[in-house]
Amino acid sequence: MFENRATHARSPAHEVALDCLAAGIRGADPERATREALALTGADLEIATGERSLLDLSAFDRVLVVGGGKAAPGVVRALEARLGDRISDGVIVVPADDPAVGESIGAVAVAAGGHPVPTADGADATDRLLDLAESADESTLVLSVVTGGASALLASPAGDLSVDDLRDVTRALLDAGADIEALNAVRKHCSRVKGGRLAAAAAPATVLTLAVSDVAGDPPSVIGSGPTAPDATTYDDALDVLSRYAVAAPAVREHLEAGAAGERPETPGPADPAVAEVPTHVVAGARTAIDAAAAAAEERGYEPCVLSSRVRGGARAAAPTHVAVAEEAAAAGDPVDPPAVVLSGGETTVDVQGDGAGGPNTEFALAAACSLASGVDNAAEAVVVAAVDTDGRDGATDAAGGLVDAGTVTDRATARDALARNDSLGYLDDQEAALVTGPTGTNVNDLRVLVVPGQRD
Ligand SMILES: Nc1ncnc2c1ncn2[C@@H]1O[C@H](COP(=O)(O)OP(=O)(O)OP(=O)(O)O)[C@@H](O)[C@H]1O
Ligand SMILES: O=C(O)[C@H](O)CO
Repeated sequence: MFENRATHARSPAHEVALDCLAAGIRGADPERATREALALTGADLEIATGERSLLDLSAFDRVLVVGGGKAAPGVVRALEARLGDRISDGVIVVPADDPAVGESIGAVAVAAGGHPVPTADGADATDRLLDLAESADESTLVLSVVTGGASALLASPAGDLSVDDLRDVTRALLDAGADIEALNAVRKHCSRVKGGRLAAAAAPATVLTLAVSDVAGDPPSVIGSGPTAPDATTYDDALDVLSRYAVAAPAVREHLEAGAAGERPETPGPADPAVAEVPTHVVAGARTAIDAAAAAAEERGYEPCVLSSRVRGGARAAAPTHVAVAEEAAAAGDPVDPPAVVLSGGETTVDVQGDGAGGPNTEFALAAACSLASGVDNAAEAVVVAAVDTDGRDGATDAAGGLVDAGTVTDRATARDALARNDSLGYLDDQEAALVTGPTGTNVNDLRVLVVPGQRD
C-alpha cells in the first residue's frame, strides 16, 4: 500500500507499524463497509449500523442518490451492487483526481469538485445535485451519501456569496487551525446545501443518509457539514468563529451579519420535520480503522491498546503525550505490556505560521520524532511511531504521513526549525521518513500507531 518513501533501515517494529496502518485503511474501505451494512430481501432494504432502518422500496416511484466526499464512490458502488436498476438517477461530487470522475456508477453521475477548497466546477455539479433533490416528491426515496471532504466538494454559495468567497474563508480558517466544528459552522451558514438544506430541498421525499465519518465522535451535523442533519449552530455562532480565528472575510461576514439580523433563514434545526426525521447511518469511521489496525497488531503477537478515536487539538502538542504513553508501556508495562501497539484516531489541526510543506500527520510524526530523540531515559529507544491521514493526503500534500523512530531526528535544531516553518514533510522527506499511499478511496481521518517492541524485537 505504501510507496516507498520511508526507506530508512527497518526493524520488525517498522513493518508492524506499516501493516497496522494498511489494515486500518483497508478496514475502513467504504464499499465493503456499506455492503456489510445493507441487506435487500425482496423489496425490503435493511440498513443496520447499530441503528436499523427498514424501507419498502416498492413504496417509491424513484430512488435518487445524491452526495459527495472522498469516500462517496465506494459507498455508491455498494449501493449499485445491492440496488442496481432500482436507482433511477443521481449525482455525487468527488475530488477531481478520483479515477471515477466523468463516469457513472450505474445511474449515478460522478462529477468533479474542489478540495480542500471549493471550485466553480464543484459549484456547477452541486447545482445539478440540488436540482435533482428539488425534483423529489413524496414518492421519491433520496439516498444521501455524505463522506469526509463533502463540505468543500459540495460548494453552493448562498445569497450573494461567490465560490471565491467560500474558498478564501475556508483557506483562512484551515490555516488558522480551526477545528472542524468551527469551520463547518461557518460553511453551513454560507451554503444552499449544507446544515440540513439538502434534506429541506428534497422535502417531502423520504431521505436516508449513509455516511463515512472523518469527524471525531461521528456527529451527523458536522460530517460534510451535515447536508441532511439538523443544525444546532446559528449565524451568531458562525460570526463568533470568524472573530475567534481573527479571519476578516468581509463578504462572508456581511452575509452572516444579515443572517444574524434575521434577513436570511436559519439552517433547519432539530425542530424542523424535513431534517429531524432523517436517519443517518455511519457505515465507517475512525473506530472502524482503529479496530482493523488493532486486529492486525494482535495477529502479529502485539497487544493492542486503543487510546482514543477522538484525539483533537494541536498536532504538535499531541505528539509528546503519545510518546510518553509508549515510553510508559516500554518502561513499566502500563497501560499495556509490550510487545504492544498503541493506537489513536481523530483529527488534529495545525495553526500554520510558516510556508513549508506538511499536514497534521507529518507534523505529528516529526514532533513525535523530536520527543523520541530527547526521551528522559532510553525507554523509547525501540519505539516506532507512524501517523497518516487515511485519505492518503495529509493537509494539502501528496504524502499521507510519516514513519519515525528515535533515530529520525539526527539534528534537533534543524528539526525544530522545520517545525517552526511548518515544513515537517520537507524534513521527513530528507530523512526518507514520509509515507505515500496516493488516494485511498476512504476518509476516516487520522490513524496513529505506536509500536512498543518486546525483548525479541
Ligand atoms: N505546511 C503545513 N504543515 C502542517 N499542517 C498544515 C500545513 N498546511 C496546512 N496544514 C493543515 O492541514 C489541515 C487540513 O488538512 P487535513 O488533511 O487535515 O484536512 P482536509 O483533508 O483538508 O480535510 P477533510 O478531508 O477532512 O475535508 C489544517 O489543519 C491545516 O492547518
Ligand atoms: O467535509 C468535511 O466537512 C470534513 O471532511 C468533515 O467531514
